[in-house]
Amino acid sequence: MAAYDYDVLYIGSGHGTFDGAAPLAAKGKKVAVVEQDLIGGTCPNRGCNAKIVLDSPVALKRHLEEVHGIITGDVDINWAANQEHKHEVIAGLPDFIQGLLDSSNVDILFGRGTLVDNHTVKVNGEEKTAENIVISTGLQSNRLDIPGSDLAHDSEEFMNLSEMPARVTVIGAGYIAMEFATMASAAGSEVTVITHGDQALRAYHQPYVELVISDLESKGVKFVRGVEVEAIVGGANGLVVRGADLNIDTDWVLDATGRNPNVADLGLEEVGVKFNENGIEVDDHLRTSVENIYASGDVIDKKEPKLTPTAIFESTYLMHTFAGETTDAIDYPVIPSVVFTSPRIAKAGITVAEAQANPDKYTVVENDLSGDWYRQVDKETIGKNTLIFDQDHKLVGATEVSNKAEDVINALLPAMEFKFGPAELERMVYLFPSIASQAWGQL
Ligand SMILES: Cc1cc2nc3c(=O)[nH]c(=O)nc-3n(C[C@H](O)[C@H](O)[C@H](O)COP(=O)(O)OP(=O)(O)OC[C@H]3O[C@@H](n4cnc5c(N)ncnc54)[C@H](O)[C@@H]3O)c2cc1C
Ligand SMILES: NC(=O)c1ccc[n+]([C@@H]2O[C@H](COP(=O)([O-])OP(=O)(O)OC[C@H]3O[C@@H](n4cnc5c(N)ncnc54)[C@H](O)[C@@H]3O)[C@@H](O)[C@H]2O)c1
Repeated sequence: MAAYDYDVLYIGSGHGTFDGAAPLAAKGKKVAVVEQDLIGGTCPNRGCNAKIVLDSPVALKRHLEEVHGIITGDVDINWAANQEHKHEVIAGLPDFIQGLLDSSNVDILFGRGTLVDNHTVKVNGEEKTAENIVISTGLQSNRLDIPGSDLAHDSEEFMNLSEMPARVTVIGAGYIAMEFATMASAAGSEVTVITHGDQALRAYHQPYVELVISDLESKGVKFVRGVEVEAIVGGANGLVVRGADLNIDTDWVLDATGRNPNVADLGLEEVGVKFNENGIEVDDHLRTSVENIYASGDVIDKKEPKLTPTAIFESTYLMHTFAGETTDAIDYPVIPSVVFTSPRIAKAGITVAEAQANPDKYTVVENDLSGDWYRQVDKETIGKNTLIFDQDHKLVGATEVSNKAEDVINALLPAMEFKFGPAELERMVYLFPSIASQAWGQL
């Protein structure tokens, strides 16, 4: 049998890698991680963690506005201080994650990794061999192919702004567009969101999305729908975003038109790993088209949402595979998702659209939460949820729009994943008063 430098070598050090790589090495496997940038990848450094720190005063500002009168005085966000706070919170994360990998004896190879063959990766001109290779290279921001696209910025640049520009124009209507429009508006910017389709956040329950849009509009955010942006040009007074019948004067443009898989210049074509515009093609064991090469995390072409919890689940699954603990296909659990707008929209399981299309299989229960005493404690102004039950009255889906939507959906996950019936529901005792207790009481 050939002797390799490593049992497993990962390209990329994000959640698609490190949640599995560290325990795998701790089980005695020889593991290496190749990283060309910050350890930990997008989520800690340029995604979830960075974003949620910046969002914290935004959510608090909403809360204070809702209890205005009980709490008196004006509230403003000092963006420069918020930025500094974000830096303090996340700056240590790469070292922390590197510490986890080091303490499990994972070798970290800094540099760009490229495939040479199905057992070899080149890093800094040096070839390293491994029995198995995992490609976990994530996504990068899309750039519109229009004149002046270099005048636009991406989410990472937004999250490094030391001052919030007076006028921000956002192109797109997905997660990043809606979350960052919310932050910019709360921080005092005049915000315009341009969507090329009619709908924002297509995967979410549209009545709830419209509630969030109306709320943003009531705060002065302008939504321009169904327009293709054709150019960004420098004007006498900042920038101008142009489209058919569209001329928007602005100071700063966020291109939030999606993120594309990092598949270029990796040696995929040369080695024969199949991929398409959505990412690397894998089978139900996360194996690529080439033996001994696997893929994990956002870079995979998959129907599951490209989120941190999905990447963690995949890297953990691969850890069990490489440790010889399973030969089973990957069996994804219910994967929740949330948009951190203000209020949030969260969901898990069967969608409302799917349930409404199959009335023989599902019962849809809509709840207006404005009557819930616990929501009135914080004087929440927007609160609705929809619960979906199967024919045995077991919870199979839920979505909520409210300030606490992520906590409600998290609280309901065990009922969905483990298909709890009345006996199990009765055994679940939650602290009272709490949002989990209120959510569970609806079942
Ligand atoms: C602005 C933003 C906000 C987000 N917010 C959330 C959120 O709130 N909740 C949530 O669940 N998800 C969120 N996400 C998504 C989340 O960040 C990703 O799902 C997660 O980071 C995927 O992990 P990954 O390991 O697959 O990829 P990544 O974390 O992107 O890691 C890939 C790594 O590979 C490295 N790499 C690439 N090519 C090479 C190469 N050839 N050689 C060496 N290294 C290479 C990169 O430098 C990078 O470090 C957000 C994303 C963004 C952009
Ligand atoms: N809360 C979270 O979990 C969270 C937050 C931010 C990002 N993310 C992840 O980051 C990734 C990227 O998010 P995103 O918001 O960039 O992508 P997205 O796919 O959610 O949204 C892209 C948006 O751009 C629009 N668009 C595409 N082409 C366009 C064009 N030519 N002109 C105008 N609009 C166009 C689409 O209609 C869509 O509204 C996703 O994988 C997402 O899961 C997650």
